[in-house]
Amino acid sequence: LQRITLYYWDSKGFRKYPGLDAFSGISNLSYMLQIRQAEGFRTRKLARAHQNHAIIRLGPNSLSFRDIEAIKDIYGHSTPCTKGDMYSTPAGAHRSLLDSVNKLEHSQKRKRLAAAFSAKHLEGWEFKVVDKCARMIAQFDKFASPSSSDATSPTLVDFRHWANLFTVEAIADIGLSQKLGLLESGNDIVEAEDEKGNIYKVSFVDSLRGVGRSQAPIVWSPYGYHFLKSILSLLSKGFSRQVRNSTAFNGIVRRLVSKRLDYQGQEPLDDFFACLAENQKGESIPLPRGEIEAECGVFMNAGSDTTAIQLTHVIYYLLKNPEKLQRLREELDTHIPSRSEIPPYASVRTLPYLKACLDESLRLSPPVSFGLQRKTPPMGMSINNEWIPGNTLVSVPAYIAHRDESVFPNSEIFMPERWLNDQAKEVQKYFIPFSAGSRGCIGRNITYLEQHVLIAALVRRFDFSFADPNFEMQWEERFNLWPSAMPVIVRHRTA
Ligand code: HEM
Repeated sequence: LQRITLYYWDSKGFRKYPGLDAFSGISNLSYMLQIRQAEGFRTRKLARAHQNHAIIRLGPNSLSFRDIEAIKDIYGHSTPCTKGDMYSTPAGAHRSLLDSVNKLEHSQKRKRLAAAFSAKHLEGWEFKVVDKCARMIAQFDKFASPSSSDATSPTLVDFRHWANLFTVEAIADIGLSQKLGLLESGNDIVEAEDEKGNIYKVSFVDSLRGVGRSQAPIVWSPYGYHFLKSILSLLSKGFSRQVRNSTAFNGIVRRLVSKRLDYQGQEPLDDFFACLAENQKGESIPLPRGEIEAECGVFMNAGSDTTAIQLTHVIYYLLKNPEKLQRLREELDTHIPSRSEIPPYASVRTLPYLKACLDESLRLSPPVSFGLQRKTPPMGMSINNEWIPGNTLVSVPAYIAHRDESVFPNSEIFMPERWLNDQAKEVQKYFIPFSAGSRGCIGRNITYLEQHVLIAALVRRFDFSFADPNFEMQWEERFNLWPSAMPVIVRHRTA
């Protein structure tokens, strides 16, 4: 009754905005339930609703914006907005770079970590990425052998699975100098450690997905979050399994940090962990163990899942568009002398069509598609010429911004060429797969390194085809947009 009264009281004047559904103005619950009602892809449903309305009410205090001019106001470098409640609600006692909401705390963390993500480190870490490419290619060579690929029942390779193994291995090495052996074993079983120091084994991907599956449905209710988590764990076996998986993810990170702290080798290790523990003068930075685990947790999560999604999408869109694949091959054949080579990053980072294919895939299916929540300052602010009162949750989903026909014509079509024309520079400010401003992705140099080198090496060497010629991607959206498994047949290129 109180909520209905507040709805009609309408102190912020939000009743004029249409809701995503009939109950959006009354309760956050209705947006939470959309996760079931929107065929697993809530932002796609929101995109349909935005076709007729520029601003949509997601909850009593939450607005989604369609117009791309709102990006600068909400996410730009000089925005007065802070991150919204969905970041602080599930966070533990120690904040990571990603979930720190306080601007001062964030800028101090970001300054400290910026060195780790600098170009200097990137060059030093390239060999770690090349090593993972070589090991993945060695496995794909086996799948492509005549006995595996030309038989009447060829070996089916789930590309998404291998993309996950690749990025987890790469980030564990870049982050904590750990070799997990996943690309050799072909599975994602890793060690985890509980709070008492007991070691057990779990699936990395299931654990990571447990974080998204247990948090994303309920995080929109800042006050009810912990209550809902407890009650759903009691009522739903599926939900309580996801909570256990998410606990296992913390266990994986704890184990990786323990092993890294135990390292007694002669050589100092060059990884993200070392940058976290020492400043540029080599003096050690005393951080609480909880904070180290929080930072490494984000690194292992944001640093692996998003890139695996993107690698899968790139191969998907290339296979769906054979003429684009052909054009990419021609570029790669000209610049990479041998099919067996893993190209140095310096030789592929400037290839325009390769970069255009990567960016076009990020545009069409951004791995983080939903509207990243920001909160307006207490005194309110103007967003795209609309006055929005203080402490309102606001967002522009990348999935929707990237479908703005005025800057991305024929937006549903995979068209890498759009990134090669004269307007490409101008539309960059509306291209937000990594978000924008001071809270934008700090790992974009690392992911572009991985994407360029792996996609160039794979496309140069192999022929992929869908196991089912009519294959269509399905998605499950939580925080990230997870593609379905993608079974392919791998052959060595003959042409
Ligand atoms: C295709 C790959 C990637 C995509 C699409 C992506 C996307 C994003 C987005 C949209 C954000 C903003 C999140 C928010 O505001 O809630 C973000 C932040 C972040 N990303 Fe990435 N990311 C990618 C790869 C990586 C990698 C490889 C790393 C680490 C190695 C990484 C580490 C981070 C961190 C630490 C933040 C928080 C930055 C801050 O708040 O200052 N990301 N990323």
